[in-house]
Amino acid sequence: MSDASRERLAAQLAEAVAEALRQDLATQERALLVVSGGSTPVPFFRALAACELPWSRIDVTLADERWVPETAADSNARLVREHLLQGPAAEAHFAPLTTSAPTPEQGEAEVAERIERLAWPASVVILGMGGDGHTASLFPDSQELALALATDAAAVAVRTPSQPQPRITLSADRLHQARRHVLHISGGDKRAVLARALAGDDSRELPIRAFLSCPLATYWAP
Ligand SMILES: O=C(O)[C@H](O)[C@@H](O)[C@H](O)[C@H](O)COP(=O)(O)O
Repeated sequence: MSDASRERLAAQLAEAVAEALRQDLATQERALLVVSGGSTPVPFFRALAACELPWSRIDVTLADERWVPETAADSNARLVREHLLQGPAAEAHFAPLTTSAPTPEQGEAEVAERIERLAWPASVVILGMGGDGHTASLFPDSQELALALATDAAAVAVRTPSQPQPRITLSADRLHQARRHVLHISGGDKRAVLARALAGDDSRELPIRAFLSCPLATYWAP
C-alpha cells in the first residue's frame, strides 16, 4: 500500500474529471458528476474540491447509497458533503439518494423523481469496486441484481444478504448512459478481481463486468 501513489492517482483523476466537466460546460448550461462512496474516493474528493470549476453549474449525485441517515458514519452523502462539497465546491447542487422514508422501497420513487431533474446524461460516472466484484450497489448476492442490470428505471432499492443495510443504487442502464466511465481502485487484491472480470463472462458473478465495455478508464494505484 502506498499513500503517496494513491494521492498522486487521486490528483490525476481529479484533473481529468475537472477537464471533462469544463469540456461539457463549454456547450451546455449544467453538467452532472456521479461519484461513489467507500474509502477510495476521499483523496479524490479533496483534490477535485480544490480544482477551479464553475461549481454552481455542476450537479453531483451518488452511484449508490446505504439507506441510513446522513449522520451515519457510513453515509455516502455525509462523505461527499465532508470531503467534496467544501470551499467553492459547496456551490455545486448535490442530490442525495435517501429520503425520510423508512425503507428504500418506499423512498425509491421520490429519489427517482429527484435525480431525474439532474443534467443527464452524466459527464462522468466514477465507480468503485469491492473484492467480490460489486460496483455501485450491484452485489453478486443482491436479490435485485438481475433487475438492476436490466431495468430502465433510474434507481433500484436493493437487499443484499452480505450487507448490513438495505441500499439504493442507480441502475446499470442509468450508469451506462454517462459520457465517460472511470473505475477508481487501489491495491493488488482489486487488480486481481479486475483481471478475473476481464477474463470472465457473467455479470451476475462479478457485476463490474457490466461496465467493462463502456469503455471504462481504470485508475489504479498499489
Ligand atoms: O458506497 C460504497 O461502498 C460503494 O457503493 C461501493 O461500490 C464502493 O465503491 C466499493 O465497495 C469500494 O469501496 P472502497 O473504496 O471502500 O474499497
